[in-house]
Amino acid sequence: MTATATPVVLPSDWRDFFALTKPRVMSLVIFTGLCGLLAAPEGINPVIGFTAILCIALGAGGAATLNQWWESDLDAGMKRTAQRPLPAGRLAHGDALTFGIILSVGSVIVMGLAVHWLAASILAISILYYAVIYTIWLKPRTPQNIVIGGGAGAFPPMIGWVAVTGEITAMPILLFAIIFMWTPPHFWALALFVQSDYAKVGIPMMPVVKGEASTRRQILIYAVLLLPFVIAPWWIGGTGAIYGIVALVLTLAFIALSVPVATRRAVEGDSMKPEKRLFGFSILYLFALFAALVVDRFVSPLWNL
Ligand code: HEM
Ligand SMILES: CC(C)=CCC/C(C)=C/CC/C(C)=C/COP(=O)(O)OP(=O)(O)O
Repeated sequence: MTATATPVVLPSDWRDFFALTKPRVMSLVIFTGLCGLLAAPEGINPVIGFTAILCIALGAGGAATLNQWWESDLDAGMKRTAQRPLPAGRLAHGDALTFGIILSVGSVIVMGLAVHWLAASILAISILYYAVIYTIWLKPRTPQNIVIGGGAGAFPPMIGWVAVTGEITAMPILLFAIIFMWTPPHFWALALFVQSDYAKVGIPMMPVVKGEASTRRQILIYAVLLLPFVIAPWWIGGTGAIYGIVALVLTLAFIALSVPVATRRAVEGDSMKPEKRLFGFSILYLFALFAALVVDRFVSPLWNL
Protein backbone atom coordinates (compact mmCIF):
# COMPACT_ATOMS: atom_id res chain seq x y z
CA MET A 1 0.00 0.00 0.00
CA THR A 2 1.31 3.43 -0.87
CA ALA A 3 0.91 6.27 1.55
CA THR A 4 -0.68 9.41 0.13
CA ALA A 5 1.19 12.55 1.02
CA THR A 6 -1.01 14.98 2.92
CA PRO A 7 0.38 18.51 2.91
CA VAL A 8 1.53 19.50 6.36
CA VAL A 9 0.23 22.89 7.46
CA LEU A 10 2.13 24.37 10.37
CA PRO A 11 0.36 26.71 12.79
CA SER A 12 0.08 30.17 11.26
CA ASP A 13 0.05 33.52 12.99
CA TRP A 14 -0.78 37.09 11.96
CA ARG A 15 2.70 37.50 10.46
CA ASP A 16 1.89 34.95 7.76
CA PHE A 17 -1.31 36.75 6.82
CA PHE A 18 0.61 40.03 6.79
CA ALA A 19 3.29 38.50 4.55
CA LEU A 20 0.58 37.47 2.06
CA THR A 21 -0.14 41.14 1.40
CA LYS A 22 3.45 41.62 0.04
CA PRO A 23 3.96 44.59 2.39
CA ARG A 24 7.31 45.78 0.98
CA VAL A 25 6.09 45.93 -2.62
CA MET A 26 2.75 47.39 -1.56
CA SER A 27 4.44 50.17 0.44
CA LEU A 28 5.23 51.91 -2.85
CA VAL A 29 1.74 51.16 -4.19
CA ILE A 30 0.23 52.80 -1.09
CA PHE A 31 2.68 55.70 -1.26
CA THR A 32 1.80 56.49 -4.90
CA GLY A 33 -1.90 56.25 -3.98
CA LEU A 34 -1.36 58.68 -1.10
CA CYS A 35 0.55 61.09 -3.35
CA GLY A 36 -2.24 60.97 -5.96
CA LEU A 37 -4.68 61.87 -3.19
CA LEU A 38 -2.53 64.68 -1.77
CA ALA A 39 -1.63 66.15 -5.17
CA ALA A 40 -5.24 66.42 -6.32
CA PRO A 41 -6.79 69.89 -6.30
CA GLU A 42 -9.41 70.90 -3.74
CA GLY A 43 -8.22 68.60 -0.93
CA ILE A 44 -10.21 66.06 1.04
CA ASN A 45 -11.57 65.60 4.57
CA PRO A 46 -8.66 63.87 6.43
CA VAL A 47 -10.86 61.05 7.76
CA ILE A 48 -12.23 60.28 4.29
CA GLY A 49 -8.72 60.60 2.82
CA PHE A 50 -7.34 58.17 5.41
CA THR A 51 -10.18 55.75 4.63
CA ALA A 52 -9.38 55.94 0.91
CA ILE A 53 -5.70 55.09 1.49
CA LEU A 54 -6.64 52.29 3.88
CA CYS A 55 -8.91 50.85 1.18
CA ILE A 56 -6.10 51.04 -1.43
CA ALA A 57 -3.78 49.24 1.04
CA LEU A 58 -6.33 46.55 1.89
CA GLY A 59 -7.33 46.08 -1.76
CA ALA A 60 -3.71 45.82 -2.92
CA GLY A 61 -3.00 43.36 -0.07
CA GLY A 62 -6.08 41.33 -1.02
CA ALA A 63 -4.98 41.15 -4.67
CA ALA A 64 -1.44 40.12 -3.62
CA THR A 65 -2.96 37.39 -1.42
CA LEU A 66 -5.07 36.05 -4.30
CA ASN A 67 -1.93 36.14 -6.49
CA GLN A 68 -0.07 33.91 -4.01
CA TRP A 69 -3.07 31.62 -3.48
CA TRP A 70 -3.16 30.96 -7.23
CA GLU A 71 0.63 30.62 -7.64
CA SER A 72 1.70 28.65 -4.57
CA ASP A 73 2.97 25.73 -6.71
CA LEU A 74 5.12 28.06 -8.80
CA ASP A 75 6.34 29.91 -5.71
CA ALA A 76 7.40 26.57 -4.20
CA GLY A 77 9.72 26.02 -7.18
CA MET A 78 11.61 29.32 -6.94
CA LYS A 79 14.30 30.07 -4.37
CA ARG A 80 13.16 33.71 -4.03
CA THR A 81 9.57 32.75 -3.19
CA ALA A 82 9.77 29.25 -1.65
CA GLN A 83 9.63 30.62 1.90
CA ARG A 84 6.34 32.46 1.39
CA PRO A 85 3.59 31.30 3.82
CA LEU A 86 1.74 29.01 1.37
CA PRO A 87 4.63 27.12 -0.29
CA ALA A 88 6.37 26.85 3.11
CA GLY A 89 3.21 25.22 4.52
CA ARG A 90 2.64 27.81 7.26
CA LEU A 91 -0.85 28.64 6.03
CA ALA A 92 -3.79 26.63 4.66
CA HIS A 93 -4.87 27.46 1.09
CA GLY A 94 -8.51 27.92 2.11
CA ASP A 95 -7.56 30.45 4.79
CA ALA A 96 -5.51 32.44 2.28
CA LEU A 97 -8.37 32.45 -0.23
CA THR A 98 -10.86 33.62 2.40
CA PHE A 99 -8.46 36.33 3.57
CA GLY A 100 -7.85 37.53 -0.01
CA ILE A 101 -11.56 37.69 -0.84
CA ILE A 102 -12.48 39.49 2.39
CA LEU A 103 -9.77 42.14 1.84
CA SER A 104 -10.62 42.60 -1.84
CA VAL A 105 -14.41 42.77 -1.54
CA GLY A 106 -14.33 44.64 1.79
CA SER A 107 -11.97 47.35 0.52
CA VAL A 108 -14.11 48.05 -2.55
CA ILE A 109 -17.36 48.23 -0.57
CA VAL A 110 -15.89 50.52 2.11
CA MET A 111 -14.32 52.74 -0.57
CA GLY A 112 -17.68 52.99 -2.34
CA LEU A 113 -19.74 53.68 0.77
CA ALA A 114 -17.32 55.99 2.56
CA VAL A 115 -15.42 57.72 -0.25
CA HIS A 116 -16.63 57.51 -3.86
CA TRP A 117 -18.06 54.83 -6.12
CA LEU A 118 -15.88 55.85 -9.10
CA ALA A 119 -12.76 55.39 -6.93
CA ALA A 120 -14.21 52.08 -5.70
CA SER A 121 -14.80 50.92 -9.29
CA ILE A 122 -11.19 51.68 -10.28
CA LEU A 123 -10.01 49.84 -7.14
CA ALA A 124 -12.13 46.83 -8.15
CA ILE A 125 -10.67 46.94 -11.67
CA SER A 126 -7.10 47.05 -10.34
CA ILE A 127 -7.68 44.10 -8.00
CA LEU A 128 -9.18 42.04 -10.85
CA TYR A 129 -6.39 43.22 -13.16
CA TYR A 130 -3.65 41.98 -10.80
CA ALA A 131 -5.35 38.82 -9.52
CA VAL A 132 -7.00 37.65 -12.75
CA ILE A 133 -5.75 39.40 -15.91
CA TYR A 134 -2.08 39.47 -14.87
CA THR A 135 -1.70 36.46 -12.53
CA ILE A 136 -4.03 33.91 -14.10
CA TRP A 137 -4.15 34.96 -17.72
CA LEU A 138 -1.06 36.90 -18.89
CA LYS A 139 1.79 35.81 -16.59
CA PRO A 140 1.93 32.14 -17.66
CA ARG A 141 1.23 32.90 -21.34
CA THR A 142 3.21 35.79 -22.80
CA PRO A 143 6.53 37.60 -22.32
CA GLN A 144 4.48 40.81 -22.63
CA ASN A 145 2.87 39.78 -19.27
CA ILE A 146 4.28 42.65 -17.27
CA VAL A 147 4.00 45.25 -20.05
CA ILE A 148 0.23 44.75 -20.18
CA GLY A 149 -0.05 43.57 -16.56
CA GLY A 150 1.82 46.67 -15.40
CA GLY A 151 -1.54 48.41 -15.62
CA ALA A 152 -2.53 46.81 -12.30
CA GLY A 153 0.10 48.65 -10.31
CA ALA A 154 -0.47 51.91 -12.20
CA PHE A 155 -3.99 52.53 -10.87
CA PRO A 156 -3.35 53.56 -7.20
CA PRO A 157 -2.44 57.25 -7.82
CA MET A 158 -5.47 57.49 -10.10
CA ILE A 159 -7.64 56.00 -7.32
CA GLY A 160 -6.20 58.49 -4.81
CA TRP A 161 -6.83 61.42 -7.15
CA VAL A 162 -10.36 60.32 -8.08
CA ALA A 163 -11.20 59.76 -4.39
CA VAL A 164 -10.74 63.54 -4.03
CA THR A 165 -12.13 64.93 -7.28
CA GLY A 166 -14.66 62.27 -8.29
CA GLU A 167 -13.59 62.50 -11.94
CA ILE A 168 -10.97 61.11 -14.32
CA THR A 169 -9.07 63.99 -15.92
CA ALA A 170 -5.72 64.35 -17.73
CA MET A 171 -3.60 64.38 -14.54
CA PRO A 172 -4.71 61.01 -13.08
CA ILE A 173 -4.39 59.48 -16.56
CA LEU A 174 -0.81 60.77 -16.78
CA LEU A 175 0.03 59.42 -13.30
CA PHE A 176 -1.27 56.04 -14.50
CA ALA A 177 0.83 56.30 -17.68
CA ILE A 178 4.01 57.11 -15.71
CA ILE A 179 3.83 53.91 -13.60
CA PHE A 180 2.77 51.92 -16.66
CA MET A 181 5.93 52.97 -18.55
CA TRP A 182 8.13 52.60 -15.44
CA THR A 183 7.13 48.98 -14.74
CA PRO A 184 9.02 47.21 -17.58
CA PRO A 185 12.48 48.61 -16.68
CA HIS A 186 11.69 48.07 -12.96
CA PHE A 187 10.81 44.45 -13.40
CA TRP A 188 13.09 43.38 -16.27
CA ALA A 189 16.16 44.69 -14.40
CA LEU A 190 15.19 42.25 -11.62
CA ALA A 191 14.27 39.49 -14.07
CA LEU A 192 17.77 39.67 -15.56
CA PHE A 193 19.34 38.61 -12.27
CA VAL A 194 16.67 36.10 -11.17
CA GLN A 195 15.83 34.75 -14.62
CA SER A 196 17.00 31.19 -13.95
CA ASP A 197 14.26 30.98 -11.29
CA TYR A 198 11.47 31.95 -13.70
CA ALA A 199 12.80 29.59 -16.39
CA LYS A 200 12.74 26.73 -13.87
CA VAL A 201 8.98 27.04 -13.31
CA GLY A 202 8.14 27.78 -16.96
CA ILE A 203 7.09 31.43 -16.64
CA PRO A 204 7.74 33.13 -20.01
CA MET A 205 9.49 36.22 -18.67
CA MET A 206 11.13 38.38 -21.35
CA PRO A 207 14.79 37.36 -20.74
CA VAL A 208 13.82 33.67 -20.88
CA VAL A 209 11.80 33.93 -24.11
CA LYS A 210 13.39 36.74 -26.14
CA GLY A 211 16.85 36.52 -24.65
CA GLU A 212 18.95 38.89 -22.63
CA ALA A 213 20.02 41.21 -25.44
CA SER A 214 16.45 42.03 -26.45
CA THR A 215 15.37 42.56 -22.81
CA ARG A 216 18.30 44.89 -22.20
CA ARG A 217 17.43 46.95 -25.30
CA GLN A 218 13.76 47.16 -24.26
CA ILE A 219 14.71 48.37 -20.75
CA LEU A 220 16.45 51.37 -22.31
CA ILE A 221 13.60 51.98 -24.78
CA TYR A 222 11.00 52.11 -21.97
CA ALA A 223 13.25 54.32 -19.82
CA VAL A 224 13.54 56.80 -22.71
CA LEU A 225 9.80 56.59 -23.52
CA LEU A 226 9.10 57.36 -19.86
CA LEU A 227 10.59 60.86 -20.24
CA PRO A 228 7.71 62.57 -22.14
CA PHE A 229 5.18 61.01 -19.77
CA VAL A 230 6.90 62.28 -16.61
CA ILE A 231 7.37 65.76 -18.09
CA ALA A 232 3.77 65.96 -19.40
CA PRO A 233 2.14 66.94 -16.06
CA TRP A 234 4.42 70.03 -15.95
CA TRP A 235 3.98 70.71 -19.67
CA ILE A 236 0.16 70.75 -19.47
CA GLY A 237 0.31 73.02 -16.42
CA GLY A 238 -0.87 70.37 -13.98
CA THR A 239 2.23 70.91 -11.79
CA GLY A 240 4.82 73.61 -11.20
CA ALA A 241 8.53 73.78 -11.95
CA ILE A 242 9.61 71.96 -8.76
CA TYR A 243 8.03 68.74 -9.97
CA GLY A 244 9.16 69.38 -13.56
CA ILE A 245 12.83 69.82 -12.68
CA VAL A 246 12.93 66.91 -10.19
CA ALA A 247 11.16 64.69 -12.75
CA LEU A 248 13.61 65.65 -15.48
CA VAL A 249 16.70 65.03 -13.32
CA LEU A 250 15.39 61.74 -11.92
CA THR A 251 14.41 60.41 -15.34
CA LEU A 252 17.74 61.39 -16.93
CA ALA A 253 19.44 59.46 -14.10
CA PHE A 254 17.11 56.51 -14.74
CA ILE A 255 18.05 56.57 -18.45
CA ALA A 256 21.75 56.93 -17.57
CA LEU A 257 21.58 53.83 -15.34
CA SER A 258 19.73 51.93 -18.10
CA VAL A 259 22.48 52.59 -20.66
CA PRO A 260 25.12 50.25 -19.11
CA VAL A 261 22.41 47.59 -18.65
CA ALA A 262 21.43 47.90 -22.32
CA THR A 263 24.93 47.90 -23.73
CA ARG A 264 26.56 45.00 -21.87
CA ARG A 265 26.38 41.23 -21.83
CA ALA A 266 26.59 39.26 -18.62
CA VAL A 267 29.37 36.70 -18.43
CA GLU A 268 29.51 33.47 -16.40
CA GLY A 269 29.53 34.30 -12.66
CA ASP A 270 28.65 37.97 -13.34
CA SER A 271 27.79 40.02 -10.24
CA MET A 272 25.03 41.81 -12.27
CA LYS A 273 25.89 45.07 -10.54
CA PRO A 274 24.39 47.46 -13.17
CA GLU A 275 21.12 45.48 -13.23
CA LYS A 276 20.87 45.42 -9.41
CA ARG A 277 21.68 49.14 -9.28
CA LEU A 278 18.97 49.93 -11.84
CA PHE A 279 16.37 47.83 -9.98
CA GLY A 280 17.21 49.54 -6.67
CA PHE A 281 17.11 52.97 -8.30
CA SER A 282 13.76 52.22 -9.97
CA ILE A 283 12.17 52.02 -6.52
CA LEU A 284 13.87 55.13 -5.20
CA TYR A 285 12.91 56.88 -8.45
CA LEU A 286 9.17 56.33 -8.06
CA PHE A 287 9.20 57.28 -4.36
CA ALA A 288 11.07 60.51 -5.16
CA LEU A 289 9.00 61.37 -8.25
CA PHE A 290 5.69 61.08 -6.41
CA ALA A 291 7.07 62.88 -3.36
CA ALA A 292 8.07 65.75 -5.70
CA LEU A 293 4.52 65.86 -7.03
CA VAL A 294 3.16 66.48 -3.53
CA VAL A 295 5.88 68.96 -2.51
CA ASP A 296 5.21 70.83 -5.75
CA ARG A 297 1.46 70.93 -5.11
CA PHE A 298 1.97 72.71 -1.79
CA VAL A 299 5.16 74.73 -2.38
CA SER A 300 4.88 75.94 -6.00
CA PRO A 301 1.78 78.12 -5.38
CA LEU A 302 3.60 79.85 -2.49
CA TRP A 303 6.52 80.79 -4.74
CA ASN A 304 4.42 81.43 -7.83
CA LEU A 305 6.39 78.79 -9.75
C1 HEM B 1 3.54 43.70 -13.22
C2 HEM B 1 4.29 44.58 -12.60
C3 HEM B 1 5.35 44.26 -11.58
C4 HEM B 1 6.07 43.15 -11.40
C5 HEM B 1 6.00 41.85 -12.17
C6 HEM B 1 6.92 43.37 -10.24
C7 HEM B 1 7.77 42.42 -9.68
C8 HEM B 1 8.53 42.61 -8.58
C9 HEM B 1 9.29 41.57 -7.95
C10 HEM B 1 9.32 40.12 -8.38
C11 HEM B 1 9.94 42.11 -6.90
C12 HEM B 1 10.89 41.41 -5.94
C13 HEM B 1 10.36 41.42 -4.56
C14 HEM B 1 9.57 40.24 -4.17
O1 HEM B 1 10.06 39.13 -4.30
O2 HEM B 1 8.44 40.40 -3.67
C15 HEM B 1 9.57 43.50 -6.87
C16 HEM B 1 10.02 44.38 -5.94
C17 HEM B 1 9.44 45.58 -5.72
N1 HEM B 1 8.44 46.14 -6.45
FE1 HEM B 1 7.70 45.48 -8.19
N2 HEM B 1 6.72 44.62 -9.76
C18 HEM B 1 5.76 45.19 -10.54
C19 HEM B 1 5.23 46.43 -10.38
C20 HEM B 1 5.45 47.20 -9.28
C21 HEM B 1 4.73 48.41 -8.97
C22 HEM B 1 3.62 48.99 -9.84
C23 HEM B 1 5.23 48.88 -7.81
C24 HEM B 1 4.86 50.10 -7.05
C25 HEM B 1 4.27 51.14 -7.56
C26 HEM B 1 6.28 47.97 -7.38
C27 HEM B 1 7.05 48.14 -6.26
C28 HEM B 1 8.05 47.31 -5.86
C29 HEM B 1 8.89 47.52 -4.67
C30 HEM B 1 8.79 48.68 -3.69
C31 HEM B 1 9.76 46.44 -4.59
C32 HEM B 1 10.86 46.20 -3.55
C33 HEM B 1 10.37 45.32 -2.46
C34 HEM B 1 11.48 44.96 -1.48
O3 HEM B 1 12.17 45.85 -1.04
O4 HEM B 1 11.59 43.77 -1.20
N3 HEM B 1 6.39 46.98 -8.30
N4 HEM B 1 8.72 43.79 -7.91
C1 LIG C 1 -4.66 48.45 -5.75
C2 LIG C 1 -4.01 47.30 -6.41
C3 LIG C 1 -4.79 46.08 -6.62
C4 LIG C 1 -2.75 47.36 -6.76
C5 LIG C 1 -2.04 46.26 -7.43
C6 LIG C 1 -0.66 46.45 -7.14
C7 LIG C 1 0.44 45.90 -7.93
C8 LIG C 1 1.61 46.67 -7.70
C9 LIG C 1 0.44 44.88 -8.76
C10 LIG C 1 1.56 44.37 -9.53
C11 LIG C 1 2.88 44.38 -8.78
C12 LIG C 1 3.46 43.15 -8.26
C13 LIG C 1 3.52 42.95 -6.81
C14 LIG C 1 4.00 42.32 -9.03
C15 LIG C 1 4.69 41.15 -8.55
O1 LIG C 1 4.70 40.30 -9.60
P1 LIG C 1 4.43 38.80 -9.33
O2 LIG C 1 3.21 38.68 -8.52
O3 LIG C 1 4.46 38.13 -10.66
O4 LIG C 1 5.75 38.48 -8.52
P2 LIG C 1 6.30 37.18 -7.80
O5 LIG C 1 7.12 36.46 -8.82
O6 LIG C 1 7.12 37.77 -6.69
O7 LIG C 1 5.10 36.41 -7.31
